[in-house]
Amino acid sequence: MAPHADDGTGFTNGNSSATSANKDLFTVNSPNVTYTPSEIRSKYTYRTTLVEQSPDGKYVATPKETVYDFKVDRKVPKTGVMLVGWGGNNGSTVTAGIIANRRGLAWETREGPRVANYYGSVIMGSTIKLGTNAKTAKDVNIPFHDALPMVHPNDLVLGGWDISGLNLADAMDRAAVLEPTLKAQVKKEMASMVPLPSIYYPDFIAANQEDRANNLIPGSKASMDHVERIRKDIRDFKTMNALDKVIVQWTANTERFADIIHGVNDTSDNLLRAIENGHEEVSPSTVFAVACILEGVPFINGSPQNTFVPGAIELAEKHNAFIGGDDFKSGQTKMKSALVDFLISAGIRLTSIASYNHLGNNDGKNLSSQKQFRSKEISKSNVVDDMVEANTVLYKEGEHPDHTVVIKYMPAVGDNKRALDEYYAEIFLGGHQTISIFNVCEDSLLASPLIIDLVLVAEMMTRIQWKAQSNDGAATKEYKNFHSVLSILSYMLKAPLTPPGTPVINALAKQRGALTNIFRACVGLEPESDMTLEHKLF
Ligand SMILES: NC(=O)c1ccc[n+]([C@@H]2O[C@H](COP(=O)([O-])OP(=O)(O)OC[C@H]3O[C@@H](n4cnc5c(N)ncnc54)[C@H](O)[C@@H]3O)[C@@H](O)[C@H]2O)c1
Ligand SMILES: O=P([O-])([O-])O[C@@H]1[C@@H](O)[C@H](O)[C@@H](O)[C@H](O)[C@@H]1O
Repeated sequence: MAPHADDGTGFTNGNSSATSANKDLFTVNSPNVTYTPSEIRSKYTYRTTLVEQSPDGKYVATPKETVYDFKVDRKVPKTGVMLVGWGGNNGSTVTAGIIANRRGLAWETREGPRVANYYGSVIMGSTIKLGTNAKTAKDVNIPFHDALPMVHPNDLVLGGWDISGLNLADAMDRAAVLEPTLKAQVKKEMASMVPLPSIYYPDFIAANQEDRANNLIPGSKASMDHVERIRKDIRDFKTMNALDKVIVQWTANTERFADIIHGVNDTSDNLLRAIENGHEEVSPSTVFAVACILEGVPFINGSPQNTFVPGAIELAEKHNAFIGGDDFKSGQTKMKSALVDFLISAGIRLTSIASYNHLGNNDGKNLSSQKQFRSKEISKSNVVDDMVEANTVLYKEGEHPDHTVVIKYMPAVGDNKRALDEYYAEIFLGGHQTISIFNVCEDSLLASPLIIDLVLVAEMMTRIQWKAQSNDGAATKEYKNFHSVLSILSYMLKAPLTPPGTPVINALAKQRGALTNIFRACVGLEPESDMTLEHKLF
């Protein structure tokens, strides 16, 4: 049992519950897969198709095979999560949710008793197809969490920072997300959780947030003090809780975009210098990202601002550190990324998307300021680009549906956002299809499982390495980490950050397929194929 610190340092209990005992649900019976007590090693042939276009416009498609060796560390580490914005609606809700699950709580509601669950988490609440039953040929599906030896969220140790000094019990009350009968059962434990003081640069979030800012790290912005203090906070949290790993996530307020300025944040050296000099275009979220990169701790941005300026990405690459983002994809946009994929891949010519929502939580209050709204408007608007560009039958180059995003702050509805969408499309012979959706998203209850998924997948990625056999058969010598930018996280994010120069995939099914099939490859299994030839060729 980790020490229960109640000295206001934001540390919390961490129980290694029996549920986290790493008992593999399956093993792969293949000459390409070997298991040792500490590792799973697999040889995986990655099959793609290279396409060349001849002058007459015709294509030539050539199958290509690359043999990879994957290595998975089977030891499930004791893992801590430090949330920036821990005292917010998402931070307090995900904390209460993990405590409730860890303790197996049940509580009364108007609709009857409820029990703790992880619904809405793709890792804890969904399954993947392992294969087909050798005797019955029926699909065998297993919990996604059993695909690889992942951390169990019940075992996560929570901490973090907030510019508001409220303890997590009071923050939970302020958030007004959870039932009183549940809050009453976690209140005591959460009252001992106090966010660490944070950095506050007023220009980056709405002025209406100023009244919360009473829990600040002293010292000047014009130095590395803030970076070094955050790094020390991470080390202290890790030591106090006897952790093997820490993952940091930004679930603090949406910031305005930072201008990308040559000589300021365009390279890693310039960015470090800009922080040293207190340049006004360096945001708190970028300072946190730099601190985590230098501390070798994965940093994930759950908000839409451009935290990862080019200098931050370069710094992560230089330090072989993991980063991921941007902007949790929780409700209205998640629906959009599935619906648009369905419409366009069905050959229906979507011509306009009107996306309106109003919400009454503090996030909505912050977004009522134009500069912060603009960050969100960008992340909510770009989510259709890949699907439109992929269909040159429906859309000429540069053509795309009209797309409007509106967000209004309406305090009365609190965290229960009302999303109203209209999808308008052209169909056969001049017809039209109009789809209107009214979608009440209880935003923090939708986002909290994503915070958990992002932690579990990011942590798992720190335990996976690869090397490739080059075309001439000479294997690359050393195992390497995946690229610093964890685009595998895109299923949970509205504006997926990808390695520089690589494509952004927003189609929800493709994102889930990438996550599933990369995990399958790590244990030497072929990608999930829905061909089911065994049911067609007999
Ligand atoms: N469904 C969702 O809730 C959802 C979906 C996508 C993105 N997001 C994003 O997640 C973030 C959090 O959402 P929320 O509903 O919890 O908002 P919130 O306003 O309730 O919480 C944000 C917290 O961050 C704190 N904060 C602000 N600046 C800080 C700083 N520099 N350091 C530390 N703490 C700071 C605030 O005091 C507040 O407690 C927002 O940016 C939101 O846009 C939320
Ligand atoms: O539901 P979704 O589009 O995924 O995302 C949400 C927006 O609809 C909402 O306006 C905003 O306040 C939340 O932070 C979140 O971004």
